[in-house]
Amino acid sequence: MSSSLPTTSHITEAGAAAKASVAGVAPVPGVSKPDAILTVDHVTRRFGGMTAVDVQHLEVQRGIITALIGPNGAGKTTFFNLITGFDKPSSAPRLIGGPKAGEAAKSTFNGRDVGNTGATKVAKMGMVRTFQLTKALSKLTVIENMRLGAKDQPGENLFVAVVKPLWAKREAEITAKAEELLARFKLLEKRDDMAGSLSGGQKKLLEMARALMSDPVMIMLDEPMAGVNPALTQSLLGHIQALRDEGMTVLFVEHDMHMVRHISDWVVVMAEGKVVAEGPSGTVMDDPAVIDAYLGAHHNTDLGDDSLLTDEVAEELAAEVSAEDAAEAAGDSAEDSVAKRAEGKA
Ligand SMILES: Nc1ncnc2c1ncn2[C@@H]1O[C@H](COP(=O)(O)OP(=O)(O)OP(=O)(O)O)[C@@H](O)[C@H]1O
Repeated sequence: MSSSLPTTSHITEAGAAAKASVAGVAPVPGVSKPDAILTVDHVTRRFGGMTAVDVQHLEVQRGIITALIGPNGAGKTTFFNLITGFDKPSSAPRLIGGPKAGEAAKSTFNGRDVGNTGATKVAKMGMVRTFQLTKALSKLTVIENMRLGAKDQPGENLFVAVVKPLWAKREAEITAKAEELLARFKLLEKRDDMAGSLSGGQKKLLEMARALMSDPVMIMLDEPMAGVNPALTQSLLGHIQALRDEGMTVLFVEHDMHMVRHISDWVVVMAEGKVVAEGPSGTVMDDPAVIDAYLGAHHNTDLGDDSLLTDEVAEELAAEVSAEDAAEAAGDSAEDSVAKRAEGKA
């Protein structure tokens, strides 16, 4: 996939400005940003005795593309759920028996407290996340999916809902906006198709287009590259960069390290629930501690740059491969001799 990505010489003016906005920020976990749109403090989430998330302080810079990476089980999705109001921190303030003063979870988005805010309200405040097309949504048409993403639906307001000219006008506005976005994402000709019939990449585009129906200030993408074939990769990357270039803040979780390297202005690394590193992609992804966090768990994980395969790692991998080959060959020769013996008997 790396070969299909353009070089950074295609960087836009807005892209350069985004990178410049964090150029002087030290690559230190929890570092302050010059213009944070999201600030998170003391957010922990436990499941039974296991701590899935323990983020003491994190700031997300406004108007840039930030990637949230980490090995499987690092707590990325749980953290996404916590900041978008889909889950509640174990450290949320409580009237009785809550955390000590100064240790309770606190999140601020665009200058407003969102710590105890439900998902719908968080979305209305402008922080919207994409959702995978569930079975139910797959059975709706593309345009129906888009309409679901709109805020201020006619039915939400009793007065508008019962006065036909008002809801009819609102419905027409929603449809017009949906069609405009579908055209932008090259999905207009799929308008009346079942969402489930789209290709993997088109589904990702639809998820993104649907999230834009509510005019977000910040968009959170959950694995935008998962299941996308190379033909649509470039288009998806272009759309994500365009959102940033229009002034939106983008935060995304992704396992595809080539994409992370290529598109991110800033990278945050989680491991075992904590933020263990953050900084510009080049700096962070070449950091031995980050490589360890991945390679410790998955020796075949590619951080998007083959040069990261140091001699030591390469030797270790080669040793593993030759041990596997030897075991396989031993198995083969055992099978061969069984077969030969069987043949001999026959
Ligand atoms: N509802 C739950 N109940 C119990 N444990 C959970 C629950 N949700 C997540 N976990 C656990 O919390 C830890 C963090 O999971 P999470 O899905 O947030 O990690 P992740 O970094 O998103 O992983 P992946 O990259 O594989 O999606 C894992 O050990 C997971 O098993």
